Amino acid sequence: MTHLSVNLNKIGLLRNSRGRDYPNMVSIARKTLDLGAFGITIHPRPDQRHATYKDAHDLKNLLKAYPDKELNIEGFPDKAFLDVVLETVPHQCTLVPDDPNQLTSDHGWNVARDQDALRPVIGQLKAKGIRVVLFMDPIAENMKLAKEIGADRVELYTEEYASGYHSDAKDEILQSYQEAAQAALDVGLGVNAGHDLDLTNIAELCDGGRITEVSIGHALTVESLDFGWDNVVKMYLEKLN
Ligand SMILES: CC(=O)[C@@H](O)[C@H](O)COP(=O)(O)O
Ligand SMILES: NCC(=O)COP(=O)(O)O
Repeated sequence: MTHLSVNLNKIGLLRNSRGRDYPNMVSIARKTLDLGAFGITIHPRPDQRHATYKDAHDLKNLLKAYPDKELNIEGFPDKAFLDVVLETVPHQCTLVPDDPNQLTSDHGWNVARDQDALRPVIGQLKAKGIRVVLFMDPIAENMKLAKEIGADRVELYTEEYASGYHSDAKDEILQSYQEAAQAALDVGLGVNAGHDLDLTNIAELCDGGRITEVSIGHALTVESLDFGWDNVVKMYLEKLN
């Protein structure tokens, strides 16, 4: 079984578009957890275009009522981000190598180049009892160093999988993810996955039991326009259990 963590970035985007607290992030998160989702993910970016640092505090407070569920905060480890993570102490923090002005996340860490910067950050987070995840491209050779610099898990960046899902290269791409996941497991890392996953492509990626958690937001929100939020969350849970 693979855990579902629902990313609420797009709820934040909708809310912020009118400058009012509607939709309310905590209400959607509560409903999502009550539907059976394992966790909630947000990715507060420096411009707070969608998820905000306040959301992190509000969601941490909500999760206190759900001892078996988790909050995952994703983002680039600049000072503001680290301050909010160290203040809120989520169950999991996924470090993502995004520039402030990126439209969305589009690459994983270059751990060989970035290891000196990452080591102390990882140490700070783990000292607070936070599980640390590195957002990584599906490159098997990089997993050993990710473990050596202190990561607990990697999150495989799945855009290439999603964009190639209907192509002739699908099977080859899927195999590269399976190999990267196995390489991570072989060195003692847990494996998460995320980005552009949807109801169509999720099952094959998670087949085989290597992936502990997926975080899904954009497609889930769009699919909800057709099927309704409650139904879509249940549909993901059925595919993942
Ligand atoms: C790290 C990742 O791939 C996504 O979780 C990311 O949070 C998407 O960010 P946007 O919702 O800003 O596109
Ligand atoms: N880490 C992936 C995530 O949280 C959501 O990505 P997406 O489903 O919005 O592409």
